[in-house]
Formats: sequence, C-alpha cells, structure tokens
Amino acid sequence: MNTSSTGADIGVYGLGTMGSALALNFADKGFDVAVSNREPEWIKAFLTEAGPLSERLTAEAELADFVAAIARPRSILFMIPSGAPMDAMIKAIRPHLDEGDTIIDGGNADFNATRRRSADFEGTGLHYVGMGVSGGEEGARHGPSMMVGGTDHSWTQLRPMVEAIAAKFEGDACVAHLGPDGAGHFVKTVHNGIEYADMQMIAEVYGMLRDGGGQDAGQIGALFERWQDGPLSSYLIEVSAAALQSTDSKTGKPMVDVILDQAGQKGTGRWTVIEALKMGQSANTIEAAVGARGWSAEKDARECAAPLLEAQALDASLPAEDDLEMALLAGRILAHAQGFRILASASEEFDWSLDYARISEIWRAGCIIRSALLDDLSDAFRKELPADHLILAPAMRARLRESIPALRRVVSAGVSMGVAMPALSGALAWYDSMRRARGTANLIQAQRDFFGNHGFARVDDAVGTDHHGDWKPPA
Ligand SMILES: NC(=O)C1=CN([C@@H]2O[C@H](COP(=O)(O)OP(=O)(O)OC[C@H]3O[C@@H](n4cnc5c(N)ncnc54)[C@H](OP(=O)(O)O)[C@@H]3O)[C@@H](O)[C@H]2O)C=CC1
Ligand SMILES: O=C(CO)[C@H](O)[C@H](O)COP(=O)(O)O
Repeated sequence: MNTSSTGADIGVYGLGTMGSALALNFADKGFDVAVSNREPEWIKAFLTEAGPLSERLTAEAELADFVAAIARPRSILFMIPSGAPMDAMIKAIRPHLDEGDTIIDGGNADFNATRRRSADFEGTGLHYVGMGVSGGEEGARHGPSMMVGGTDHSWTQLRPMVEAIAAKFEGDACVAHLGPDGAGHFVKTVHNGIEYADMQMIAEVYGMLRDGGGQDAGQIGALFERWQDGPLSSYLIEVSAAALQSTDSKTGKPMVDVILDQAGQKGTGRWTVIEALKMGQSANTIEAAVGARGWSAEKDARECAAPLLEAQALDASLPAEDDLEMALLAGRILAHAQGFRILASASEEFDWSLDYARISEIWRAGCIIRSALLDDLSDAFRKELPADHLILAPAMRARLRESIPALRRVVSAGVSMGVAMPALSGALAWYDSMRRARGTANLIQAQRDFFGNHGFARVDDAVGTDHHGDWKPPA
C-alpha cells in the first residue's frame, strides 16, 4: 500500500481509443500519469506511441503496482466499457485504495449505475466520480468537453487536471462539476441524445436531396460545407460535409455510397428516451432519431418492402437550399430544447440544481454537438426565460420565427414526396403542440373517464381531479 504523497498525478486504466488519448493529453499538459491496461501487451505499444511523452508515464501491468504508483489522495480514471467491466474493476481495485482516493468512470455509463456505485462508496472514505467525456479520440487527445458528477472533495482534487486538458472556448475550460453522483453521466447521456437527433436531422436533409432531388454525395457535401459559414456552423455539419466528399479508394465511389444503411448504437440515445419517459417527458425528436436507427436495422424487411409498397407521392418540388438550412436550424433548436427539458426534470427529480447556462457553455467546444447555437443558448439561459423553457427565451423565439416557415415547407415537401423525416417532422409537431394553449387532451380525458371512470379536472375547477362526465351511452 502506498502511503506516500509522491507519485503520478493521476492514473489512467484502459488504454483503448479514449484512455490512451486522455493519458497523452494529461502528459502533454505536464502531469505525471500512471497507466495500465487489462491486456498488458498494449501497454508497450502505447509507450512507443507516446514518444517523448513517455517520460511522464509510468506503466504498470499489475493493478497493485499501478495503484501504488499514484500519489495520494489518488485520482484513478477508468476508460473501459461501463456496466459489468466497470463493476468488476471496482471490486478488483478497491482493496488497494486508501482514504480520500477517487475512482472516476469516464465511460458512457448508465447514470443509474453511477448513482448505485456512488451510494456504495458513501461513508467509506473513498469517492466515486461519473464523468461524461465527449469529443471522440481527437477531442480526448487535444481537448474534450467533460461533465463531472461527484463529491466536492473529488472535484477539488480533479479540477486543475481536467481544466488543463479540457477544450477551451475563448479561454474558458469546457469542464464543470455539475452535481453529485450521476449528474455528470446523465448530462452526457442527454448530450448524446441531442447528438442522435442532430445527426438524424442532417441525414434526413441528405435523404431529401438524394432521393427527392437526385443529387450526388459530393454535391450535398459541398452544400453542407457552405452551411459551415452560416448559423448551422457545427462539428456535425463539418464532419458530414467531409464524409460526403470522401472517396472510397477501393471503388472510386463516394465513401457514403459503399456504407451499408444500418446505424449502430451503443445505448446512450436509448437511455435518454427511457429516462425521459420515466419522468413523464417525451423528447420526441430524440425518440425519432433512436427509432430511425432501429428502423435502419430492419434491412431485410425494407428490401422486401421496397418493390411492394408504393409511395403514392403528391406533387411537390425540392425545397430551396435556404429552406433546408433554416429547417435544420429550427430542428436543432427544438431538439436542444427537448434535451434541456429532460435535464430540468432530472434536476428536480434528483435534486441536482443543474446549471443549464454552464452546461451550454461546456458544450461550446470539444464535444460532438458543439455548434454556433450553443453560445446563444448559454446567453438565453442567463437572461429572461419564461416558464423556464428554452423555446420561450426571446432570442430563441426570434430564431424560431425566422426558421419555422422553412421547417413547415421542408416537412410538407417530405410528406408529399414520400421522403421520411421522422425527427424534423417530430420537432415541428412538438413546436405546434407547445404553442397551443388548449390542446386536445381534453378528449383523451373524456375517453378515459368514459371507459374507465378515471375522472378529470374541469376548466372551471382545475384543482379537483375527480369529476366525471355526463356521458351519453354509445349508439
Ligand atoms: N470512442 C469514443 O468516441 C467515445 C467512447 N467513450 C466511452 O469510453 C469508454 C472506452 O471507449 P473506447 O476507448 O472507445 O473503447 P476501446 O474499445 O478503444 O477500448 C476499451 C478499453 O477497455 C478495456 N476493457 C475492455 N473490457 C474490459 C474489461 N472487462 N475489464 C477491463 N478492461 C476492459 C480494453 O482493454 P483491452 O485492451 O485489454 O481489450 C481497452 O483498454 C467506453 O465506455 C465508451 O463508451 C466516451 C466518449 C467517446
Ligand atoms: O459518446 C460518444 C460521443 O459523444 C460516442 O462516440 C458514442 O459511442 C456515440 O454513441 P453511439 O455509438 O450510440 O452512436
């Protein structure tokens, strides 16, 4: 057991894509890093890749030696698959830890597991941090956005190191302590939900231009590249533009044309939707994006259906490029608003006091959903926000006033042409539901009371919920 206050500043366990990049980032910023990995042969390869930075690295194959190489109180970052592997590693490392040490799970973890593990650590003198990390390999190596959940003790210990390696937006480090236990992993999960929605909406516009407009990948990529200079400027538009303009060296075809149309998913989008539904919320734009990945997986059924089901399309022309751009902007605002609505519900449910302005700020650089919009969102959260709803912020209302007509034209064209736009049309449906003071749930309540005697509140007595209807018998 190491009782010494000397040793590495931090330990990084798991030298895969993210762990190795983060370890090098820490070393680059002048921190001494102890590293280890399940398969020890990767450690040697990693040290070779580190080049001169290896001077700052201490590599240990045995868990006990790895822990002993870190100065106390220790910060030990795990970048491994969450779930069972993380539980097993906690069990294995725990006997080697000392009072004040912190274990950090930097993977994409289910926040429920993070809350459970944090509760297990409570009162033991050990600390558990759930830290969402976004930015992929490049971000991890040169500046990720990080969402930290855990105790103040751990944050004090970690802060100088994570601020040093984080992406910077105009000098501001894109990392924050967002709350206790699962707060950081929850915010990362919702970040990924918004990521799914934004990716899906971009793919829907690609689909309209390809299937409705007959454009090739290069043309669409060039259009997206031009959009980088406007209000849609973002990492996801940038990578989509580059991907569409890439060529497969094997066939000479556009890269995207040789990729099977079945999207993978590791769970964070689905968790966003599940947690939202559990809290009585529906982020339908995010749901549509998760659902669309599910539909994409049904390749055999779609191939079977293609010659059997007709589009029976109506006359419509391809929307103007400006309309497509504005429709995507409206969809992006609405998807973010839905994500922040989920965060607000969770903050209330788990008593986290999440700071939405700060969350927008740490998403402005380093992470996958970074975009010009996020700077406006952080401003909006710091100013007047009627009913705590992002879409009611004056600046967002102005953006929506400009862009909703385009979203209507694009969704109408998609419906007429038979081009599926589940996320964009879902965003519009949400907007139209939210702007209607009197919706249609009065009929749902009538139906419930009619067949199940469930009761309802009256417009002239909204407090009581036990009113029943004077129902006419069915004919
Ligand atoms: N890739 C990305 O863009 C992002 C990934 N993440 C998250 O970061 C974490 C790591 O992802 P990534 O680096 O991409 O994954 P990789 O597959 O590149 O690396 C996985 C690492 O975990 C180790 N590992 C796997 N299973 C176990 C186990 N049962 N016990 C101990 N160690 C194990 C592997 O060790 P070995 O070499 O022995 O196989 C390897 O070091 C994941 O939780 C992921 O969700 C978060 C943000 C972005
Ligand atoms: O966390 C990430 C980015 O923020 C990872 O890239 C994540 O793997 C993306 O999710 P999925 O694999 O489900 O598309």
